[in-house]
Amino acid sequence: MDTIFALSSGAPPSGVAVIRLSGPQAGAVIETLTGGLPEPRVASLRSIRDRNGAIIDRGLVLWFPGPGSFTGEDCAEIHLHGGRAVIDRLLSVLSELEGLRIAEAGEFSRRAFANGKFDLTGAEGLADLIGAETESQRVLAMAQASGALRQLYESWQERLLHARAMIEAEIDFADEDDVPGSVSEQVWDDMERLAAEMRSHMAGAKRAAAVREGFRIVIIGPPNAGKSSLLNALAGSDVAIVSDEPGTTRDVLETRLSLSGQLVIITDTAGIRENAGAIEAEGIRRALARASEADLVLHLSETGRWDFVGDFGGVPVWRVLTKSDLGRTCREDDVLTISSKTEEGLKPLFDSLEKHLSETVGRDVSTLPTRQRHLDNLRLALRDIEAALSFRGDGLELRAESLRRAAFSLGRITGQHGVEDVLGVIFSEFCVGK
Ligand SMILES: Nc1nc2c(c(=O)[nH]1)N(C=O)[C@@H](CNc1ccc(C(=O)N[C@@H](CCC(=O)O)C(=O)O)cc1)CN2
Ligand SMILES: Nc1nc2c(ncn2[C@@H]2O[C@H](COP(=O)(O)OP(=O)(O)OP(=O)(O)O)[C@@H](O)[C@H]2O)c(=O)[nH]1
Ligand SMILES: [Mg+2]
Repeated sequence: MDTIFALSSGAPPSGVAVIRLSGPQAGAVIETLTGGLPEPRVASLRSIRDRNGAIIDRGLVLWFPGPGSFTGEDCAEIHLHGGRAVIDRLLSVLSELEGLRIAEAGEFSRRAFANGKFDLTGAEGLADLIGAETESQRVLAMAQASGALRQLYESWQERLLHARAMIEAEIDFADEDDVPGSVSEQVWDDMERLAAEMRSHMAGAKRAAAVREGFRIVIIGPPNAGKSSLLNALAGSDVAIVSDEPGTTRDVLETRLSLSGQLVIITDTAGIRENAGAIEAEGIRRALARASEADLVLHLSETGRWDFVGDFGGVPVWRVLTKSDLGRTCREDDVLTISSKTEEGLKPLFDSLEKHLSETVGRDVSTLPTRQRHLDNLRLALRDIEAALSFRGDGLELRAESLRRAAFSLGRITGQHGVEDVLGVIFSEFCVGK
């Protein structure tokens, strides 16, 4: 097994740089560079020297003997000054040592997973935590990194295992007095409940996507309605070109912002009108396509007429009357009235957006399926549970087999296909053979 090393802190220069090592040589490397091993898990100030004894830097050294380390292997860290030349010198000294090589992306975490430090969903959570840009992304990632999904899926696996144990008991030991007859009937109620829980968990995928990839708001409306002006007002900077010439915006333009800790992606689009030229028509086509993929459409109008509305496949559409400073009003009560010029109505718009976000994405974003592979396997598992439920009456072996497959699919999400000990569960629940 190679000993791997990498710069674990951010791009230099930085105040301090952390170089991390993992593998069988980690301890020997620290001895070579610093003249000995410090007390485990305690930061110690040392001179770090190259092979000729020349000091590279003075820094903090940490020694984490395996298996009680992040990767489960012997690990060490060297905290140096974060200058480019300091880091480069240490990295080149390390790469010249026997058995050492620079780590591949994610390799520390891969080794930690291989050593059972966390499951696959935990590894995904760590990746999300490092990528998190908003508070809600952090909360979701932190929960997943801490094992929220693992616990959920493992609790479902246990219920499936128990159900199978009950069924196996009925099949194998029905004639013995210790096992009540038709005990498996009790499990189908729980399997119905489990299927319902799985369906509702899977329905959270859209919320997870809104948290991880951003809640998508698309601004549409006729030319000159003030779409780009609103984008700029929401972004707080001149992202889009604004002019009194209709047809100014021809392409889609995105800006990302954080609204109550939630990533929101706002898209400005080309003004929608009939008889547009070829370039504008393509812009309009893109505008409508974006709107149909949105989580929310803001349909702007300066006249109080909202023509050209499509139904964007169930995407909610809010009507917004613009340029309120010009004096036009609208009687309809489900219309928001704004002026990007005087900023009138922008605060209520923000408030409505925040309220909508908390209602649709929600505040509790701790346990959501965050990956397509979660959904794919959940779908397979649910299909098998539904199949087991629908066999009704006959075919106990078949029904048990469907539940086994469902548990297997869940095990693929956490990355442990585990061979379950069905008999062990039976013996722990009944006194068979006593
Ligand atoms: N300097 C430094 N800071 C860091 C990390 C690191 O590796 N180095 N981390 C890196 O991600 C995070 C902390 N995560 C860590 C997770 C587990 C262990 C660890 O040694 N686990 C052992 C023992 C745990 C214990 O003592 O309770 C284990 O799991 O067996 C270390 C760091 C964030 N901050
Ligand atoms: N008085 C007033 N003028 C506004 C307001 N919002 C935008 N305008 C003006 O309306 C004109 C069109 O604004 P844009 O934001 O470029 O409109 P648009 O909908 O993006 O237009 P296209 O990109 O051409 O489709 C510009 O001259 C803006 O200055 C407003 O709230 N009040
Ligand atoms: Mg525009």
